[in-house]
Amino acid sequence: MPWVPHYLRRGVRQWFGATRFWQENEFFIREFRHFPNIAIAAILFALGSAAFEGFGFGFLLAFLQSLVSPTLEPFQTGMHWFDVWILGIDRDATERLLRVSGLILCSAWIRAGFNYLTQIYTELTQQTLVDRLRTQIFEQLQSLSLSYFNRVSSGDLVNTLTNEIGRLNFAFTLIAFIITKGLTLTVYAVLLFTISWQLTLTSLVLFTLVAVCLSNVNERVRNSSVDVSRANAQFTATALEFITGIRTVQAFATQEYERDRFYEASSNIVKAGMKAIRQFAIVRPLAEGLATTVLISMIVLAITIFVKQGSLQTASLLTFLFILFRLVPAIYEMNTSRVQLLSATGAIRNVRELLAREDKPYLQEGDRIFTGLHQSIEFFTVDFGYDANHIVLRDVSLSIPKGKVTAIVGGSGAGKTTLVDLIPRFYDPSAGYVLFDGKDARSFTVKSLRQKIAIVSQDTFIFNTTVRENIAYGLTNMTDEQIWQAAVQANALAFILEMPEKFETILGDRGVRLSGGQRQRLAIARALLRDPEILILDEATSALDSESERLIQQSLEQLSKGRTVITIAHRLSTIMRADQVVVMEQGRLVEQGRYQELLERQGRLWHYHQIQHEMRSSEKA
Ligand SMILES: Nc1ncnc2c1ncn2[C@@H]1O[C@H](COP(=O)(O)OP(=O)(O)OP(=O)(O)O)[C@@H](O)[C@H]1O
Repeated sequence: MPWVPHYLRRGVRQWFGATRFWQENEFFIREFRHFPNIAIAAILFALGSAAFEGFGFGFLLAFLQSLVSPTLEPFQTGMHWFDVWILGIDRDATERLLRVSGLILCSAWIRAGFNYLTQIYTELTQQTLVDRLRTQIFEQLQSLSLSYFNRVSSGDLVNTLTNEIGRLNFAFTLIAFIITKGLTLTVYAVLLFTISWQLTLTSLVLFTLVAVCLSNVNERVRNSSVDVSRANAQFTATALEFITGIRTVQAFATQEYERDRFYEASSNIVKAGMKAIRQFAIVRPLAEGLATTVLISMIVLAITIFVKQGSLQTASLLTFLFILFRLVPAIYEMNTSRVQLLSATGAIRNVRELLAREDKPYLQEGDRIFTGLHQSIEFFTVDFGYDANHIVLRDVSLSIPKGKVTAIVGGSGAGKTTLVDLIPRFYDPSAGYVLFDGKDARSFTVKSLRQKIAIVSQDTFIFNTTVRENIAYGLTNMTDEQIWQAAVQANALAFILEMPEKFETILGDRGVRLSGGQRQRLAIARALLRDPEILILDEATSALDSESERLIQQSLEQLSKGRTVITIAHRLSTIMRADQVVVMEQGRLVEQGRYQELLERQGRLWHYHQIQHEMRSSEKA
């Protein structure tokens, strides 16, 4: 249609493009099927409220008629019993006026009751929906592979779970408002049609034009909302990094640098927010101005044509205008809500993207239950890369026998941690297999496999709860005696008893109140209590004092007894008694054998041995 101006065509497209909303939000609208009763109750109460609003206006028409033209035939509903018994059409004008006043009052109170119930049930629907979305995000995060967490920022995730869910909550309030207002508007429309279909059609055409004009402005609001979401996510990420990395910030005296980053992130929110509000603020005055213009045009039209012709009674015109006066603010309130809803688009998109399944890495679940290791864990021609272009493990074949200690040695970045991370299936190989007694690790359920494995490393996570709960983490049926025994064997009892509340002492965020050695001994106690069959030890890289090292070594020996142990060793002194030593370089396995054998071969292990020997000699000197 080339004769239609460009802006008008765009407006029409955008107005009807509102249906895109239903496609974009299908993911959470479908959630309602899980609690249909609450949602249906909310809609029924809203319908009740709208219906009584309608009755109110009907009675108003009757009231005005009795007031303005008492001699004319009184207003009738067509239901004989109602017209006679309730409206009292056979009574005089004053009595009819009083009866109708009473009916208007009753309608108003019943409507108020329905409004109250609508609010309660809408809030209930909203809270249930948001609760479901939060738990779905949690389930989604639980089922994702670690590689997903490597590539997204934790700030973004926290932001989606808190801010964006909050904005989505607000979006739902708006949807509920639009639905309830929509119902009221439908009742208004029916009443208006009954009074004068000509005037109603004219208003409809004029209001559609207003809506089309407003759609252009609405689109800009939608775009600026995405910027607000982005600025919020950036800010949360910056704040989170500053808090979690506070030790590094202080150690490097980078407070100025962090301050600049923080201030910038904060002022970006202000800028994005101001841009959005500038777009948003224009909507309401514009809508009001346009709507008032339409309204005045309607009054002039009605008086000059219909009333003069006598096709409309004064009481009907007054009621028509009264409803129109109620209708106009309701329309721009609805439009404001629609625009506010557009401003939540960014948040809704973020939640939808986080819940989408197509673009995310999941761990493939097997259906076998891993009941225990009988012979060995085998790496068979394993390749692995965190991304397709960067191979970290190349053609690794290795046998880890049951009940023996296998030590992995190699330079920094050689791939030791990556190799052991394939055992509990933190990642799966890009090529080749990890086999448990000849069966592919992927054929077991992840839970049954991980229940048989424990990992002890220096960066074991300490939760902000008591010592007792940290040791028994995830195990609910442990007795005090068992926890005490684990602490004894891990050489942790002495320092726990020195704490103010002993086993009940709260350890602070990430265990900041513990030394590196203490943290590791708690990790050992935690592993002891789980009684794992397969034990993965990632030895501390930072130097511990010799007393602490001796205690840890002792407790590790306790822990290793009778288990299949894979240990990443940085100090060669700790692995002399290992059953086999594996040396890795640049993702390849370059040497394998007993410690003494490898030394005698004078290969890579001998080389590392020499370096550590020289370092110790120079330290002593
Ligand atoms: N989460 C990750 N995402 C991407 N690349 C990673 C990740 N973790 C490790 N890498 C890369 O993989 C390679 C091997 O790392 P890995 O941590 O396995 O080595 P390592 O032998 O354990 O080193 P170190 O003794 O220093 O801990 C390195 O090049 C490292 O940059």
